[in-house]
Amino acid sequence: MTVIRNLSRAISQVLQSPGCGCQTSIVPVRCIGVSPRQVTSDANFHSVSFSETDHPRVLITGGLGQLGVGLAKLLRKRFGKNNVILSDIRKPADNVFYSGPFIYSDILDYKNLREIVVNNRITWLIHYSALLSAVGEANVPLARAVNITGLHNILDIAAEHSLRLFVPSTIGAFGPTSPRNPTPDLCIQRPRTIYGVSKVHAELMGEYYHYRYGLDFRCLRYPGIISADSQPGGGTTDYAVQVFHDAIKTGKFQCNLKPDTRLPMMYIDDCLKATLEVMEAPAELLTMRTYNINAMSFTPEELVQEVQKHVPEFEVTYNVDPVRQAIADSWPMNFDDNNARKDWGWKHDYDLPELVTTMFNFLGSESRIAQAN
Ligand SMILES: NC(=O)C1=CN([C@@H]2O[C@H](COP(=O)(O)OP(=O)(O)OC[C@H]3O[C@@H](n4cnc5c(N)ncnc54)[C@H](O)[C@@H]3O)[C@@H](O)[C@H]2O)C=CC1
Ligand SMILES: CC(=O)[C@H](N)C(=O)O
Repeated sequence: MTVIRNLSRAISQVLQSPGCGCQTSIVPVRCIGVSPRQVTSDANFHSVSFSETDHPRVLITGGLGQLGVGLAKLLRKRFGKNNVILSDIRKPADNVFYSGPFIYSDILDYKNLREIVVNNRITWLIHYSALLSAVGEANVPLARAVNITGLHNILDIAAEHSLRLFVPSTIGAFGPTSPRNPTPDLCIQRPRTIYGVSKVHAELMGEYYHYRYGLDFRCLRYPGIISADSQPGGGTTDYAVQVFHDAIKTGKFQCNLKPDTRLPMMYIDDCLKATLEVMEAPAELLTMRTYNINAMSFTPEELVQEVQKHVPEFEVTYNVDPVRQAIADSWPMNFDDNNARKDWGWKHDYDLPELVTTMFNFLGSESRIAQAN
C-alpha cells in the first residue's frame, strides 16, 4: 500500500507542471477551471489545489461565528498567518482583526467572492457561513438564501477555480424517520428544519459536483459543538455552551430542552482537528465525501451532574422551548462515525468529563482575570 502510494506520488510529481497545480491524471485534464455556470454539459475538469510543497491559501467564509476564529488560529499555526483569510459580513473584534488577514465577503455576492478568490490565489475554501437550526426556523427566507443560494455560489466558485472545498454538515441533516440510536452515514434523511434541508442539499450538491465535475468536495457532519471563547450562533445545542457561563456567573441555569434529551456533542478542539485532518487526507483514503464524526452523547441531566462536580451548589430549572425541543427530538441521539475512524483515522480526544474540566479551566481563569482588573 505504502509502495503504491509512494509510486503514485512520484508519478504525480513528474507529471505536475510547476505553476499549474492540477491533480495528475494519465488522461489529460483541463488545468483552467471552468464554472458549471459557463460550460456545456460535457465539462470534465478536475479539481486540485496546490503542489505538495506549497501551503494552501485558505479562505474561511462566515468566519466570525462560533467556529471560524478558532479554525483560523489552527490553520495559521500550520500554514502561516498570511495564508489564511477570515471573512464575514460582520465587523471583527480588535483581537480578531489584528490576528491575521480579514476581509468583507457576502456569500450572496458571486462577483465579489470570485474577486477575493482570484486576487488572493485561494486554493482551499472552508465554507462556514450559515443560519443555524433555531434562527433558521425564525427566518426561513433568509436561511434559504444564505444556506442554499449562498452554497450554489460557493460550489460554482470552487469548481471554476479548482479549489478544495470544505462544507460542514450537521446532525441536523437527519430527521424523525432516520435511525436515531445510532445514526449511520447512509440512511434516510428527511429533516424537518430549513437548516437540515439546506444541509442535505449541500451534501448532495457537493457530491454531485465531485462526481460530475471533479470538485474536491469534503464534508463532515458535526455534532453540537461546545466552545469556551466563542458564542454559538442560534442552534438547538446552544444550551450546552450557555450552561457553563451561567454556572460561573450566577450558579443557576434555565435549560430550554427537557432533561432527558440526548444529543451528540463535541468539544471545539476535536471539531477543528477533524476539519484539518479531513482536508489534508489523501484523496485515495476517502471512500466517501460526507462523513459523520462523533465524540460523546449526553442529556442536559447528565451534563448538569458533571457540572455539579465543579460547582456543587449549581441549580438548574427546565423551561422547554417547543421549537428547539421538537428539533432535538427529531435529531440523532448517537452518531455512528466508524467510517471516518476507519478511512482517515478520526479519533476524538475529549469525552464528557474532560470537556467539562477544560471548559471550567478556561472560563474560570477568564473570570479570575476579569475580577482582578
Ligand atoms: N456550531 C455548531 O454546533 C455546528 C456548526 N455546524 C456548521 O458549521 C458552520 C459554522 O458554524 P458556526 O460558526 O457555529 O455558525 P455561526 O452561526 O456562529 O456563524 C455563521 C456566520 O455566518 C455569517 N453569515 C451569515 N450570512 C452571511 C452571508 N450572507 N455571507 C457571509 N457570511 C454570512 C454570520 O455573520 C456568522 O458569523 C455552519 O455551516 C454550521 O452549519 C454544523 C454543526 C454544528
Ligand atoms: C448541531 C448544529 O448544527 C447546531 N449547533 C444547531 O444546533 O443548529
